[in-house]
Amino acid sequence: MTTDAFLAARPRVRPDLVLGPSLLRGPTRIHLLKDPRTGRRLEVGAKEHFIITRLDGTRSLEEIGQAYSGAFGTRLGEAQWGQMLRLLGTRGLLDGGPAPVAPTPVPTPAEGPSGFLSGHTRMVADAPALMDRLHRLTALDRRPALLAVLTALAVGVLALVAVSAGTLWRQTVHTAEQPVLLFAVGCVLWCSLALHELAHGLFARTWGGRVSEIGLRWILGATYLYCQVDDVQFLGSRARKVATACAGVLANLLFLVPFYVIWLVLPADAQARPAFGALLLLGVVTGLANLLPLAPLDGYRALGHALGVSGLAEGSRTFTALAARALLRRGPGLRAYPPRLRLLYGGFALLTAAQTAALLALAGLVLRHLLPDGMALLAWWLPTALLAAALLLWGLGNLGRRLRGRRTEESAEGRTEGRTESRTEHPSEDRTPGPARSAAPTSPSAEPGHVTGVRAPLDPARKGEMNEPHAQTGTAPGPVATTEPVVVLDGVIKRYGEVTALDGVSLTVRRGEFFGILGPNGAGKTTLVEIVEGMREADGGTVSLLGQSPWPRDTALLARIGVQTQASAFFARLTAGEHLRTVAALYGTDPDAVRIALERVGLTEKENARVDHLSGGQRQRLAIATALLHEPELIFLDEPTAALDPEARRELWALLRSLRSEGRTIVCTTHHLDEAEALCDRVAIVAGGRIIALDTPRGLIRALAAPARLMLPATELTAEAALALPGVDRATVEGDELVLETSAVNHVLTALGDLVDIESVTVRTATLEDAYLSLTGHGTEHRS
Ligand SMILES: Nc1ncnc2c1ncn2[C@@H]1O[C@H](COP(=O)(O)OP(=O)(O)OP(=O)(O)O)[C@@H](O)[C@H]1O
Repeated sequence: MTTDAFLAARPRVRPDLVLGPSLLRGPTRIHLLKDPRTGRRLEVGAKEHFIITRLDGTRSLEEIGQAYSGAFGTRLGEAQWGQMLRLLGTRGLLDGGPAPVAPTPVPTPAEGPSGFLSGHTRMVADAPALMDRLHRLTALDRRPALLAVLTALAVGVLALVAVSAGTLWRQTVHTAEQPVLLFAVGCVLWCSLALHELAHGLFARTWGGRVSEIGLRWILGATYLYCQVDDVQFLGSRARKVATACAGVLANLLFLVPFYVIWLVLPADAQARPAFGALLLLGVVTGLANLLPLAPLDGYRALGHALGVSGLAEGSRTFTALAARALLRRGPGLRAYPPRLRLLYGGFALLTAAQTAALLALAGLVLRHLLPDGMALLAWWLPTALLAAALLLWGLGNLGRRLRGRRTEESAEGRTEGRTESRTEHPSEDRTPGPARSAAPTSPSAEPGHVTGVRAPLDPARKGEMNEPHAQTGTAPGPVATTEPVVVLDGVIKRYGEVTALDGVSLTVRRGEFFGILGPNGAGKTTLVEIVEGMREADGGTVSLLGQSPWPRDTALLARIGVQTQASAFFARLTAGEHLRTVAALYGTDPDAVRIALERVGLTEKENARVDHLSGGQRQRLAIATALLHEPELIFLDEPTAALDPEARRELWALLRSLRSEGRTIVCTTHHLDEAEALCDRVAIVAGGRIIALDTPRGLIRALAAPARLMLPATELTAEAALALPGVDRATVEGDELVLETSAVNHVLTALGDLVDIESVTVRTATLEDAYLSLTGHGTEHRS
């Protein structure tokens, strides 16, 4: 197809795709998208959103491209269009394309395995059906009057309780002196939690949301019911989302209505009256407390929906940490945050601090009234001490994770040594049994086979919220305009004692890119990649991997990346199929993934061959199949063609190109410059811990501005005669060859055609290797 015909095409995305709202996450704006056929939810950046919303079958690619360049100042070339359409096509999002494949069902996201201390259990076999029935019964969307009456009743209870607050407080104090009675009140209030959760689900269902699970959670002896709602962000207006977040409190207040009536009709001296009074006061207080804008309460969710922000608390934490580092003159500062966002995230941090202080003071006040006078000091300090203990536990938990991470780092160092050896020996020694770096542990929140159209999938998380990864840092324009940043490094520093391995490295890798990292031995490539993979902690700067910080290690994040290492990580005495099935079991991946991975790398016939009987090229393919098993969004390749013969290298290149054309993002370190030139969209050249050049291979070669070299037998022409030709800059005799240097190859070739046998002329233009050698100072001249 010609370029004109291609650009005249008018493809369209499937009309049934549901476009969700645009949300702020950290300093970045994201757009949500849902595929109703698979239930997959996607997250796209502003540029993808711009294109997807215009791919409606009425506009040509040319027209959309023009609008795009007007909006973003970047032209979309045929290659970028091809990539974008392939991405959409392979995810089944284009109209008339192949049917989308539903993701492999995975366990409830964001839930760890259940144990004695913490866990969860499903309590309703078919939660969506139950919610459908409730929805039909209540039909809140068709009965606004019913909603108004319920709201009025709830407000009425609130007002009446406020009016009788003094009496209710005295009755609560009286009840608190009788632990059994207080426990009974607590039990009744606990039951109202079920209504609270069902109300969230019912409101969401009313506006098209889906309740996927109803169950019971427990943590350290405390139990509570939950109702997991998916798709809250797709409920339409912000008002609906806010109403869904507040519905639980509405149910809490309505639950109190009959108890208020009983309390009202009971004689003043009835023995049970104080207990009902306590129930009313505590019910209202706990209900209203839930509306505080403090994570993870309902009020916090409502505020996030009202402001159109995803992960407000997380964004605020990141912002505060960045601000603190900026004060110490460390880190990238707050460049990415315009004043409005500084106000938002800074304001929320202050609000959280103020609320925490106020709640501590209030708790102290209440305890002061409840405890005897001799315990006044304890009353004031107990809440603060409890909070400090909770924070300490949290901190210790984090420390534990860090220490575990460090242990992983140490074992990574061990593997690094093994890897260095395997570069010089044979890359397939069975040194370490186990999948090592390429085997991220199974995570229930991982979504194997759930690679999204253009960006990470969203995990339906607790209580109807979607996964809210950390904020991403800014985007820089690159050659692949249709992609979003998946790896962002900003001023990353890493020292090993006196050695500064990375000295302020900043770069961005975008989705769908084949990104090469080149550099001489000891340049810092391995350190750089391991920091991005979350195997090492940077000493300075920020790192974002798929929108999140890779350190401390996060198993859910690990499941989204694939790492191909040198082949030292194989179960060598197993067959290729057994090895892959073992790794697939570790990931919790569908066993079918093994067949697919073998097919993809062309090793189907070697499924039953022992790993240690495979050739070098086959083992490299197996390493790639291992990295692909769980359908990662981002693949790290470490010298994928090391120690392969030229034919095996070319075969592997074809495989890598096919991975690239599937829209996968690939980060590849290599010492083979021809490989980088043939495969990479962009390459970063690292030397002395710094990025000394970052561009497309062509761009680097162009920047070198090296002349082309034409070589012909010296017997054909003299150097003087050659120099007289138009366009020849230099002519030298090297051995039995005459070498001409020129920037006008075609002119010189035409002129030469009249003088010599043109078949005897060899042309050599500059290569990436020339640019590399020139940049790294290992060669200042254009070599032949
Ligand atoms: N664990 C470590 N302890 C001390 N120094 C280290 C460690 N790992 C790397 N270094 C040093 O940091 C620098 C960068 O090393 P790194 O392995 O990242 O470079 P590289 O570009 O990957 O090298 P190669 O191409 O040889 O693998 C080197 O000077 C190296 O000696």
